[in-house]
Amino acid sequence: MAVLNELFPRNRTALGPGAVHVPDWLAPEAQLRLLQACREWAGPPAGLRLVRTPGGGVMTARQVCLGWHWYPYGYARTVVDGDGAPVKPMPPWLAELGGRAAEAAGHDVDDPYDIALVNFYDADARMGMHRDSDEKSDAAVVSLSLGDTGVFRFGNTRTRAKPYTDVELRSGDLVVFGGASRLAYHGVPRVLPGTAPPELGLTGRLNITLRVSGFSEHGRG
Ligand SMILES: O=C(O)CCC(=O)C(=O)O
Ligand SMILES: [Fe+2]
Repeated sequence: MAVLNELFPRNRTALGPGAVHVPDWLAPEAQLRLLQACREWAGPPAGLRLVRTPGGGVMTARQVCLGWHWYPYGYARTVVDGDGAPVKPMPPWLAELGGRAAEAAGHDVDDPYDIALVNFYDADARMGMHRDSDEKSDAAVVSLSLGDTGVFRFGNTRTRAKPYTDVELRSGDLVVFGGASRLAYHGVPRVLPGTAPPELGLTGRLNITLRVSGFSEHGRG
């Protein structure tokens, strides 16, 4: 729908080598199903939590993980920085969605997507420039957005500073970054409140990143 109303159509755009933004990749029904699943994952045990960084800060986006639990800065099988419960499993349908998204963006998929990080942003939440560097695999990271539009800043592999590109990620948009951009700095400087599709029924923004751990079944080695 959004596409028809757009003065300038939103095209698939390269954000860097191996990095692409694909607008409207998830159909509205698929967005609703993913949102419903996120609501279930958000509940305890091992539900949505505040993330504290070693420096004493608190991330403004709240997070829940599937498959492997991410904490600053590593992965565990239990919520080591929260209620201690086992991390919820990565559902096969979500692993499969990750593989399809990576392929749609032109990346080969060798190993199953076995991690999901679900970030919830309220109107004031942001995410500073960082690299997704705690995985052992160099498989492309898949990012899906739901609800309010977020400004996504995609930079370079050397520094948090410029050059970077800002792109608006709307509900249903896909970003995939792999290859030479796998370790590029990126962040979310702001969320645009009230921009979610009304039919979704979500106040705020959800971002789901799907990743390949490269860890063995029993440990991170
Ligand atoms: O919210 C986003 O679009 C990005 C999230 C992100 O960079 C992360 O979870 O590592
Ligand atoms: Fe990230």
